[in-house]
Amino acid sequence: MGTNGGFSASLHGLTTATLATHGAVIFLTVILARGLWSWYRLRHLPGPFLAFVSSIWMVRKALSGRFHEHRRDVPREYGSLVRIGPNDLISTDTNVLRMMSAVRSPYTKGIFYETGRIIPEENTVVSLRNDAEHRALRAKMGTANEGFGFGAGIDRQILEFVKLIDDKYLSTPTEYRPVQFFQKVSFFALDVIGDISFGTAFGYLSQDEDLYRYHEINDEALPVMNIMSTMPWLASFLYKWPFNTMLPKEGDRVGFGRLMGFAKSCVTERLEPDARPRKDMTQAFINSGMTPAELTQQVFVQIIPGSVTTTTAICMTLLCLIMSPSAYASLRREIDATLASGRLSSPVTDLESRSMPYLQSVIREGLRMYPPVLGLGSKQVPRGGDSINGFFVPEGTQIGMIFFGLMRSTELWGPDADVSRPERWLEASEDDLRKMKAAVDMDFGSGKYQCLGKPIAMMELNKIFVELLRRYDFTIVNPKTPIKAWSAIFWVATDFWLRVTKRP
Ligand code: HEM
Repeated sequence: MGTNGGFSASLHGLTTATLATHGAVIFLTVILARGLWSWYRLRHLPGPFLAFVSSIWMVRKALSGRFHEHRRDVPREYGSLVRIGPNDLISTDTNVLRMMSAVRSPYTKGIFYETGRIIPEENTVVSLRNDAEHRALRAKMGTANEGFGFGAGIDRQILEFVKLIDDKYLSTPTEYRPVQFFQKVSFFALDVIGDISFGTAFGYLSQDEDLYRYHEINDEALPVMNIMSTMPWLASFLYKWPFNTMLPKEGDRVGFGRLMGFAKSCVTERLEPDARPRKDMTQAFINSGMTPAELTQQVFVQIIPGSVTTTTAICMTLLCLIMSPSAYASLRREIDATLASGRLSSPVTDLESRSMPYLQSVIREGLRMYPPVLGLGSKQVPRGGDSINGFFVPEGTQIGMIFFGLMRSTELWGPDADVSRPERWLEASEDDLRKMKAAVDMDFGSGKYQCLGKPIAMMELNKIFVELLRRYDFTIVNPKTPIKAWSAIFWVATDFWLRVTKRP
């Protein structure tokens, strides 16, 4: 018995070992075959060697927090269409980027967009890759976003924002009250989204704290999403067990899930039969015929892209201004002159801002220097493949964008592309200005995928700098490192410390 038991145990051991060896060989063969196949499919395209057989090149660069700079640099070395992964290219050619997103283009959103679902069962306008369904949903949202008059909500939150600075963060010769401006601007941007979506701000500005640890959790989640974007096939696992247990849920006490709970209760209240119609985005979505499920998801999905982007645009533009005393002085002069001529309301109207040429140049230059979206936003090559810049690109290939590379292209902007200089917009010929405006507009995407919140974002930008510069002076606290910022689809930033004083 003992001998037999030992024999069967060793036979069992042998079988297990053999199976493990066979398993490992099969696994390695599959990996090798996949590597060879992916190398072969796109072998004719230029790019860094590692990118030809694995995602390692992209993962390493994404982990560095400077993925945007690496993607800016590779086209300088390899040309405007570069291979950066086994099935991934990037393009810095504006014609190609526009062509992929054009209204009638057969290209669709790439695989990574699938992670734009908030709950596994329900698609959002971000996650929908089926173009017909995307178009139908977008039509409801687009009409709603334009029609409900969000200016009042932005004005309310601007007043809350300056009240917070006045109450808590004004320095004087005897009192030093530095403020981490990125955080406060983010509070402002979130409360704007809350206000214009539900008629009620989330309360970040009034409570002046990271309610529900939203920012802390978001800053941890974005780098993970960034890594996922380098291996888009991971998206198909995100909504399956055990990964789905980590997704935010309405019942959560902290993070995005907590804001979802807030949004859900506002939406539910508004769908009650006796609910009083209001003048906000939720109402506009209801009026445009959205189903209750669509309604909740589309309101949720705007919270992150609608706040993190405008926060970056405001802070980075302000940083560029403070670092360039002549630009700062020119903008202040323009604001003061408009005020003196009696053409400046309080808060400034969108129309008044648009008639201030230096302000418009500052806003454009800020969007150029630091595009708020740094993700790949890859689109998928349609059936039959396509011919791009003289290369055949097979169907299913993912082609990403790099707005940062586009906005820092010396070909497009000249040798001082890396310098913030609002004057370039005033000096340009009419023809060049048209091209420059079209290029910076790419920050919002284009065509059938263009940002639905662009009018809201532009109105925030049109108002905020006037309201800040008419009231305050700003000094950088740490001139050597004025801000700590790294890229993870969007910018993640901390330590933008400013000393704010009241203007005489
Ligand atoms: C400066 C601020 C902003 C910038 C630079 C920006 C940029 C972008 C970009 C690049 C896209 C993706 C385009 C693509 O997939 O090709 C996008 C999509 C989107 N954005 Fe924005 N965005 C900003 C502000 C906002 C705001 C304030 C909201 C909402 C209140 C918003 C809502 C959306 C939505 C819903 C989409 C998805 C559109 C679709 O897939 O059809 N964004 N945005």
